[in-house]
Amino acid sequence: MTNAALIVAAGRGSRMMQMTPKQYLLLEGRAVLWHTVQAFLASSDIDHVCVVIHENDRSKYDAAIAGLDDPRLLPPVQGGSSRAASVRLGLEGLRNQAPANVLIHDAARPFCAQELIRAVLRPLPEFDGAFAGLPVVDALWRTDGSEAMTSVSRDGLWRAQTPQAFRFGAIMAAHADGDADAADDVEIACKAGLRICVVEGHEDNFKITSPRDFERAERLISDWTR
Ligand SMILES: Nc1ccn([C@@H]2O[C@H](COP(=O)(O)OP(=O)(O)OP(=O)(O)O)[C@@H](O)[C@H]2O)c(=O)n1
Ligand SMILES: C[C@](O)(CO)[C@H](O)COP(=O)(O)O
Repeated sequence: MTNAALIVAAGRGSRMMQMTPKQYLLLEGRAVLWHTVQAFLASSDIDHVCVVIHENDRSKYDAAIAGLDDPRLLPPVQGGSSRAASVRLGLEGLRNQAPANVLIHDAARPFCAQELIRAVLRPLPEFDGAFAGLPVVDALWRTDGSEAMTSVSRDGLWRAQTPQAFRFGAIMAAHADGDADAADDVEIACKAGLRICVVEGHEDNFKITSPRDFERAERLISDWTR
């Protein structure tokens, strides 16, 4: 049974407010994307790694992955205008490999541990998919932006992370009819009627979204061991 990792890296990182998309910013001298790809290549559970990139980023990609000479790293695939479109194009790019399972992961989450890769694969094939998440522990409030309106129950609420692992054929079929604005692949899978399991993620596996997240990544990288 083969497992592929699909790393989506075609976003523009507008909330980072930098000229260079965040996945190509450097952490300890290597691109964020290098660290993310390396996390999956370091896993003996992963047979193929495919990165989805923006059409303007080929030279940035080539520079970013320099040194990752591993036959499991496939040529990059060009992404689309939404995350869901990029995932769909990436899945099509993996069709020739016909993996049993695919782990879809954000390039902007460079701190993905080996144990988390194993953990999202474990519930398959009993489930159609499994994703990393963290239970909400804070009180939740709906506000109008400045003033508290109503409290919201946190019972059963989880914050979704990636990786999100699926049986390849099932997520391909779900994406064919999927919503281009879906927040993540679990949303697309659940709308298609797939059964998806949540497994405990990790606070270190945060998504670099804002400049403050990048500062956090700069602090974490020196301690990070895979
Ligand atoms: N059209 C898109 C949009 C996003 N992504 C990827 O999806 C992941 C999660 O998206 P997000 O953090 O929202 O990234 P950006 O879209 O780059 O950021 P922003 O929304 O701030 O522009 C990132 O690794 C990003 O590169 C992608 O491959 N294709
Ligand atoms: C897929 C995701 O990382 C799950 O948390 C997230 O939804 C994608 O990022 P965005 O900030 O919602 O675009």
